[in-house]
Amino acid sequence: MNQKSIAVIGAGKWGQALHFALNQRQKCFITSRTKRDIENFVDLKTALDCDYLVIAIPAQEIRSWLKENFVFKGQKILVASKGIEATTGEFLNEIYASFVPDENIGFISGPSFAAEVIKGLPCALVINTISKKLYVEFEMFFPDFIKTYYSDDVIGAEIAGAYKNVLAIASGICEGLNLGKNAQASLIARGLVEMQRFGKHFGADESSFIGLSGAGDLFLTANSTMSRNYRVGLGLAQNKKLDEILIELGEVAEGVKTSIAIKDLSKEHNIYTPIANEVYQIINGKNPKDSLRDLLKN
Ligand SMILES: NC(=O)C1=CN([C@@H]2O[C@H](COP(=O)(O)OP(=O)(O)OC[C@H]3O[C@@H](n4cnc5c(N)ncnc54)[C@H](O)[C@@H]3O)[C@@H](O)[C@H]2O)C=CC1
Ligand SMILES: O=C(CO)COP(=O)(O)O
Repeated sequence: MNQKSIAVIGAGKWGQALHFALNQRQKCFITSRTKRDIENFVDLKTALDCDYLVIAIPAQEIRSWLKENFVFKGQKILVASKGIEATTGEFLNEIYASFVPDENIGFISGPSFAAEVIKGLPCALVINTISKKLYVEFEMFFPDFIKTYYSDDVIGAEIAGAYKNVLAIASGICEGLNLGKNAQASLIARGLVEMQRFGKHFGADESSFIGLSGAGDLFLTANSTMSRNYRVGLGLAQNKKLDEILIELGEVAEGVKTSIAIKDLSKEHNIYTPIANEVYQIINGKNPKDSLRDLLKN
């Protein structure tokens, strides 16, 4: 039993599910901006004093959250967010690098709807970190119903986790337009190739894209209305306004902002990312039927 203290920061859907899981083996604290009626809820200062932190706040908020709140005191960090910063195109590990040494940080990835984790249903996840020691330390906190794997491919896991959200939007659009299962499977398969190509450009290990972090999470998210990103796609196919969709959703759909980052990065680095580019354009008003025509043509 690990006697070190651990806290989850961010009490959204994923933060609460991870807190439930990590609280099985030993006491796990949780904190958020507003006080919540959750077991072991503490204020931010108490959470930041813990030895291990699991940070589950939306990707676009991380830089400002770190600047405003974080003081490094040797804590070991597990990042649970999946996204790329839209304003800069920086990956989360690049943002965290200014605040935490690389050997103190890991990224959790893989197929994991919070709604299932919080019920204790089984799943398999990857802890991605350059430090095998850090993996072993975090692994000990996870309950029996979560199988953890080790990978040192931080950038691969990060890109896969972020990119699949954009592809889930595309898949939701496909479903919403009633294009059929053939089209959807083709889109998801080509999406997997696309995100692997993108990842390879930034030094990711190609094999990460066919494992839990890539195909695993993509197949989950791009095939289920449990995914917020998928539901954004369904709404876009019905010609709903993005603002309206996001208000109705009431939770984060990282693929929306991540599509901006991918569009900018692929342009800057000359990477072929046709599906993500069409998602970006649909979000910005292009008719999804025109996008379909352009995807089939090019
Ligand atoms: N929900 C899921 O099944 C999974 C979510 N994730 C990822 O986890 C991250 C969080 O997602 P969810 O918890 O599901 O979203 P959510 O929308 O349910 O909750 C987000 C939480 O972040 C907090 N937050 C927002 N801005 C903040 C700020 N500036 N400072 C502090 N806290 C802030 C909100 O108060 C809220 O509690 C996302 O990157 C998501 O992609 C990853 C795996 C599974
Ligand atoms: O990342 C997730 C599951 O692994 C959750 O996906 P959504 O954010 O689309 O719901």
